[in-house]
Amino acid sequence: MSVLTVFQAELVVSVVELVLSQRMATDRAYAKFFAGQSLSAMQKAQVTTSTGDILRRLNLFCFLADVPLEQAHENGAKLIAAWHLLQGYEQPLLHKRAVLSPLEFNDRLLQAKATPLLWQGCPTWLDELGASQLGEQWPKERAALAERARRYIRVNELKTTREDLLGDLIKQGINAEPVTNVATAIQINDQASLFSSNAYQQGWFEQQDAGSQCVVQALDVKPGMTVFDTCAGTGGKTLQLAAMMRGKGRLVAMDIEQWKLDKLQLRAKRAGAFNIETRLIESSKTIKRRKLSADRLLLDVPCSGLGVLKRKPMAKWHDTAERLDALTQLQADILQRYSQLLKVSGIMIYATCSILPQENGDQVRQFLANNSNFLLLEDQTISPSETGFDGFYWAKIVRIDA
Ligand SMILES: C[S@@+](CC[C@H](N)C(=O)[O-])C[C@H]1O[C@@H](n2cnc3c(N)ncnc32)[C@H](O)[C@@H]1O
Repeated sequence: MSVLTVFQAELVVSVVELVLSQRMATDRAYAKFFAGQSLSAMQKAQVTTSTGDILRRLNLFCFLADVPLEQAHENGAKLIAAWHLLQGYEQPLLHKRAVLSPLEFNDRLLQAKATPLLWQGCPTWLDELGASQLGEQWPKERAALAERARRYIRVNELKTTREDLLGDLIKQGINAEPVTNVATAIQINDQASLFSSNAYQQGWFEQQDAGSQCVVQALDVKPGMTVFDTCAGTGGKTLQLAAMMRGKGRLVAMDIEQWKLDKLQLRAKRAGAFNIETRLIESSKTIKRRKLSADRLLLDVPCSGLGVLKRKPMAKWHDTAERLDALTQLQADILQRYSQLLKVSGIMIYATCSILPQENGDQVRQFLANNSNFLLLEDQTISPSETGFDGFYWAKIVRIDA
């Protein structure tokens, strides 16, 4: 990546400080600071990439810049100076007080490289949690989660084929290639702007990690089925389900937040997915009224997000191990209550974007122990270190009796 201009460096400082001080979502912070600026897509991508680098390994950049972690929110200028030195670039001329001594930096760099938790941007609480749950596998996952996230899109098979979309992207000079073993996924190998492309405006693709695409594929939905997606959010996976159903059958997208369902509807329109109905979950009655009605059910439950830290690193710096207990209770409750939607012989996927057994296999084992009318068909953890994708877990479960 090339050196940032002073203006770009200032933008990185503004985003980092706002995200850290007000816990604003990074996407919202980018939208706020990019509004009204005449930056090219490439220049914006440079800002988001360097901001992401800093937030993913915040403890490393604080150490390199000699800033206490708890004061990072008011020291963005020193953090971006450290980022420049780490890339081998001159520091940007922001404030005199933010200039780092290259000698001290190099000394700190040597120490950081010898300290995995710094080099891989991992807070102690997370390291202890990962080690206790994943044992020998954890150091590999910890290293993988410190990498920059790769760019993946999903072809919208309601509108085009992967081959045709690839041809179109390559014709526009975008470096794109198909992902082996994930039939709908394309990897984008440069920072080209995708969202201003004709292909995006036409609804030919959605941005979606390849691992997330594998989760939905596992549900094996068919045209004509009745399918429920009860934790649909803004519809990343719902839209893929709609494409797998070829627009035929009933697809009910539910969530407890109306604004997410509103956004889902807009996305569905662009994607040409016309068999989706949205339903806000207002009380337990919303589920009870529809029991024994689903051929297929996706439970993409709220989770720690520890599988997607490359893309959403703030969980490392805002969360604690204690929050996990409340989350696992919510997951168990959703699994128990919402599974009642399934018909006999119906199949559900329980999924998380976490790689921790506590949220994954342990939950499923407990559910099956309490519900002898359900059977596990198959489960899989999608490992960031083995795939390069984000980390996910899915369990495919069939209802064998009412
Ligand atoms: C992992 S996210 C879903 C992501 C979404 N499926 C996608 O692929 O873009 C979990 C969702 O569950 C929703 N949620 C939280 N508590 C819930 C509950 N009790 N019932 C249903 N949905 C819930 C959240 O609002 C959030 O949108």
